[in-house]
Amino acid sequence: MESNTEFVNVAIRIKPNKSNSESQCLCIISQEPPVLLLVDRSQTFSFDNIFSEDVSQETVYNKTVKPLVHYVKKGYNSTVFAYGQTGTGKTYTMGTEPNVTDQKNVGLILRTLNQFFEYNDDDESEVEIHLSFIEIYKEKAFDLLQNESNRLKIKGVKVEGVNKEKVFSLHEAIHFLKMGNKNRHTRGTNQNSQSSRSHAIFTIYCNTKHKDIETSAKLNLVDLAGCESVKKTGTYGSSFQEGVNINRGLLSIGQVMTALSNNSTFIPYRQSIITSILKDSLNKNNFVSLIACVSPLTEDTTETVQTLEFAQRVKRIRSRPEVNEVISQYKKENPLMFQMKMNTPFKRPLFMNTPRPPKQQKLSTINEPSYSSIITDQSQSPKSLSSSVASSITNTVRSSLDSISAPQALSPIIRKYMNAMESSLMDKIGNVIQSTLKTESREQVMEKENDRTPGVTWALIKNEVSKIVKSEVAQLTGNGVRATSSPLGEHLDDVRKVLNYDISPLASTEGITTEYEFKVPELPVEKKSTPFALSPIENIIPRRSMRLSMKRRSKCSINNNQNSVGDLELSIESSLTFREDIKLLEQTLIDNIENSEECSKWKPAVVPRRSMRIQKSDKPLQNKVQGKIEKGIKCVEYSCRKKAFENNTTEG
Ligand SMILES: Nc1ncnc2c1ncn2[C@@H]1O[C@H](COP(=O)(O)OP(=O)(O)OP(=O)(O)O)[C@@H](O)[C@H]1O
Repeated sequence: MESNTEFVNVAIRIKPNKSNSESQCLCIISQEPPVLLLVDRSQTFSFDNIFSEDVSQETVYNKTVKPLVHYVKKGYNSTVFAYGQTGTGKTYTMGTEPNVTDQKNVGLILRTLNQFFEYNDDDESEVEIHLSFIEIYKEKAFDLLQNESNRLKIKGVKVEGVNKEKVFSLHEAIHFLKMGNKNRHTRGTNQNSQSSRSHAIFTIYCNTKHKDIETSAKLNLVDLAGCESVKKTGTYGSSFQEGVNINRGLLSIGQVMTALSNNSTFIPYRQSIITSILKDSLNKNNFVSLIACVSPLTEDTTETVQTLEFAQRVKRIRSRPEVNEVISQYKKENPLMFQMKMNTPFKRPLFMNTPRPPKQQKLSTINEPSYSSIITDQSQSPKSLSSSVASSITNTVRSSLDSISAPQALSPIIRKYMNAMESSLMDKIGNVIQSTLKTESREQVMEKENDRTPGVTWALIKNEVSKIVKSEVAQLTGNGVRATSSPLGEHLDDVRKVLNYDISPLASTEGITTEYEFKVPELPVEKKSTPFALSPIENIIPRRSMRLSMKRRSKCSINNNQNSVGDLELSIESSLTFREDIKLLEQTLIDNIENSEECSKWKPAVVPRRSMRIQKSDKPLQNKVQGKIEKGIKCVEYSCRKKAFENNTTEG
């Protein structure tokens, strides 16, 4: 990490003075360094940034949150707060109001999401994003991503049952942001017709893999409810009670900040729900960015001074962020396993597919199925096999097939052929594993993931797998392919070479457990005039568009040119090692997408998630198909609207 990085960044944002009142309590007297003068007290304040009334949302974003995204991807937890008097622009700044209509006014959250999904050619890291959106209202926590019974339980300083949505595209992320925004508590007060009566915490969980380093970090974007004077806001009854709770939460945040800036040994996190929830983010191991929103009006001087003083306290915190690196912990916990993985001739498991902790544990604490236990199963008493071990065989085979396709000299046509082979092979292996696991129902396996399945032995599965592989190979290299009768004929020698390449380990590989899922989520459909006519909030981001999200080093997207109907092009933006893979993947995608009949048969896999099986059904797709194309060389996740490709095939 750069030594000059500011770990705590404090910015002041001055709300535009719409009342045209001449008398202002604030004046910026210098921007280099940024100094603010509180006029009637002749008192000056200095911060990292001071945004005058005319500063755009984009500038605020570039100077506050944008640098943090980089660190979050590197594994540093970060938190951005919007704090200030009610009606001074916190919700506007964060973008937690439901009806944003133009690009200029888009708030920080959406800009941040856009950056997470933005493709960067130089960045080879693989990123997995989950989102949660919590509201704290009257000292109770609610999950804004659940429409019903969304009250969350708090145990100590932990919130339980928070919905964490995995998102593959900006489009999906926007859907959840809008959903959460709609569910927030708002009410009109004298000072703000749409006053947020709650604190809202939008969290982006980011798991990143870059080379051997795996990190897991989160970025909290917090829109605090406004500090308010009951007299000014004119609240009473239940609204008054809201105000009391809001102020209580804010007071406790202030106390935590004071304790941190004073280097106290005791930090009073438990005083309110908001500080309890943010405990793991409000500490010195994180990046903190505060955007304190203030009103320039003389009548608001008291609140403005309070906000500036709060900002000063935060500025005094000397933090030293720490990276949440997984690999070091992983090595420590599993030295033997790590050694094995380094020595294995196969590729490491795909990070994107590694099992995630069920309850958002840090990656470092994942209880991954231990490789050593697999070895023990195999060498000492091959009497039983867990379902996850069974699926690991599938994955190992996949890894092996990956390594088969490693020679760069492979022509695209052979690659395609390899893909087809792998596809059928994986199907068969999937069936073998399923049938060997049949002693337990799928539900039971799902419920008891770690249970052993009696009667299924490593040797049994290995044997079955090797039989399939051998017969496939024989078919491919034998009579099945003729030089004259097949387009592959002229490449037959190459095919043979490739198939002989390193195929022997298939039958004796050690397990590498990864997770495969294939799902067709049924997102609520909004009626639209054209397949891509998105609502304003979605249009304002210059979309690379419906991103087919990235796995490993590849990324696909459907670029939709809004100006010409039906001009839907598929492209793959990729930093794949082998350029020809891109074409192949593109073709594979087009094949899958154009073949809508085929697509319509896919439905969510109902088998244990780790057992890699795509189930077919006659039910048509609702509106969206999402899944993975796992055909050998690379694995690409994609998600696209069925309507889009239907349109494409009919018009194009
Ligand atoms: N910098 C700005 N530029 C343009 N409009 C702004 C700006 N800041 C605030 N506003 C407008 O002022 C009004 C009040 O802002 P907002 O609702 O964001 O305040 P708030 O601090 O979140 O209030 P509360 O704490 O009551 O929820 C909104 O209509 C918003 O669009």
